[in-house]
Amino acid sequence: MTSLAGRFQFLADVRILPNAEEVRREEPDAEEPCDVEADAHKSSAVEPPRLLSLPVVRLTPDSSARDRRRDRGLPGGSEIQYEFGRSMNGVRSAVRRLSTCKYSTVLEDVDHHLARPYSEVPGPKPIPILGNTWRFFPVVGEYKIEDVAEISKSLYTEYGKIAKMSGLMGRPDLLFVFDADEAEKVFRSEGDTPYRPSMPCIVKYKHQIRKDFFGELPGVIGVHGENWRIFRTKVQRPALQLSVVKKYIAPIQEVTDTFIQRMLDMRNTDQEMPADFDNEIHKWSLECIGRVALDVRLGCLEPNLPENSEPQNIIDCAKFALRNVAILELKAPYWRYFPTPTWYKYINNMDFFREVCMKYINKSLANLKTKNVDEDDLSLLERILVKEEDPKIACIFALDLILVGIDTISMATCSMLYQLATRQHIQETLHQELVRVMPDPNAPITASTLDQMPYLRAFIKEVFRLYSTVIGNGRVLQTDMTLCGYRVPKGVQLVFPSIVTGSMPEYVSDAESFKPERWMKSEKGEESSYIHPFASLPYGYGARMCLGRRFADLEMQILIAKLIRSYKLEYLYEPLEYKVTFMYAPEGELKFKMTKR
Ligand code: HEM
Repeated sequence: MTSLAGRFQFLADVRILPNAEEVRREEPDAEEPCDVEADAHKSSAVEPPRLLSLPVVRLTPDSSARDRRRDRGLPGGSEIQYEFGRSMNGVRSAVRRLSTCKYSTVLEDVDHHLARPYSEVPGPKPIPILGNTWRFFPVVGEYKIEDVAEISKSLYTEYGKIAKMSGLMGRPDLLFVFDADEAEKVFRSEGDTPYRPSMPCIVKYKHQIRKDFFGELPGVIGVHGENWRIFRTKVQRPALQLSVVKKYIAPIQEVTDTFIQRMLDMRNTDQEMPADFDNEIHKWSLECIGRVALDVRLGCLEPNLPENSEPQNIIDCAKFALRNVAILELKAPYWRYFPTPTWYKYINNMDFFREVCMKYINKSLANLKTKNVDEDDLSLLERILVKEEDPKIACIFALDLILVGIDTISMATCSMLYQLATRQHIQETLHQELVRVMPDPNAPITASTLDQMPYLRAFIKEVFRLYSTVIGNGRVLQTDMTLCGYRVPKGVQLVFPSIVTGSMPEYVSDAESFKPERWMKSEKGEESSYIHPFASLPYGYGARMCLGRRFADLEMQILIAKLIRSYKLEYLYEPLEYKVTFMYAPEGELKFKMTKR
């Protein structure tokens, strides 16, 4: 759910840069203050090498640190000098032996001095005036928006683990980093207010066009710094609390039962779904998000909706957003300089969603006044309304959930169903698990039933690994950093394309194979294969991680479990290609054949 920016060695041994926990594990005296390190950090102790001319690092403990280390029988009490020419490993182990704290900071410092300048990062060359934006122009441009996933793959093939796309009209450089270790380094070192460069049109809508409504706390999407942190703190707990999420098992199931009945009704004589079945999945996800964010059934799954009815308008607006936000975000952003028809339509759309949210939030507020408030019984929305004086907080939050919680989940679901329909043996294994856990297909799903479906959870993770719905994540660097051997200045937009790293053999064993089992522990409790924890991050990482992830998993699990328990899904046409229409999903007619088991 991010924009392109929000989605893309010279040191062959970057892997050995450990995080603070690892260092603490290795160094028994890690808690002790360490003068050596403090000193080393000053330029006198770690002499920043003048590149090429003096490739040497000298680490000199001061006398008191040396005495303390000697008293404790630790090595490293004397000066050590390493030549960079020999190996970075040597430098690292020197630092490790001498210092006991902020070890990674010292290394970062050493790496930084050694690193090459940012200007030397490889990447496609910008042309005058149009920069690299022309590459996205129809006809002449070599890249199409739908091909963003392919672009990131080809950047990796052509330039290696780091590639710079500079000269993009109206936006800063994008720095693609295809290195899970470097992703780990960035994510683990981001502070309390990570900056995800997302959705410039939402930013403009919230911060300029409707600033009077959004004010100082405009939500989490397109918001950064303290204002983001304050807002997130207000909503994070209920949104991620398991006990709250579990309350939605029954309501999501009710929506899903209606949807499956609708699927049965729309089958043609060959028992196939209509060509625009993805639109139907979209309606299911709208109905789910209405239940989660606004406590209502929006009515999007009703057959034969009249033109101009509220649910039909909601469906149309969501469809517009799906088709056009990518164009506004990724193509040359003319709308930033003069309003275009698409931009006007976008504003109207957002205003409409805002009104819908406010309408249902006022209803919920009125209901609450007539209710005895027992916190345990409250919904997500009610919890926020009870806690916050200003109902606008609940409205803005609901709007954020709607903005990012429709396309993500519906495109992910299209992808999941397509993978099931085209991998019959996987579907069969899943079916067996479902029969075991749900002997009566009509019995309601509970939290305990879901807990007993490890293969289903693993299947979802495996689809995300190989066909990452959000093709990557992004961060704006908030301090200078060395990445893949280059000095990257703060302010650069980093892109971590998990669509590429998720299938790199150095991060995932047997990377090309589709194997849900890799996510499951064997009977002996062992992991069945290696996967770098930062290679595939479908919901992002850290303080800014997806706020709807528990709901997203719940919705997909319930739909897949209900469907595959009772029906067989097939896809009997030529394979579909995956494309980016903002999200990464199979493009084409999802005419699944659905037969009773
Ligand atoms: C399969 C579906 C989904 C995927 C793959 C997905 C993925 C993501 C990713 C990658 C991020 C960025 C995280 C980061 O910066 O580290 C994100 C953020 C977010 N997601 Fe999701 N998401 C999904 C569904 C949902 C749903 C259903 C909702 C709402 C109910 C939702 C609400 C949010 C919100 C509010 C944020 C912004 C968090 C912040 O910036 O503080 N997502 N999501």
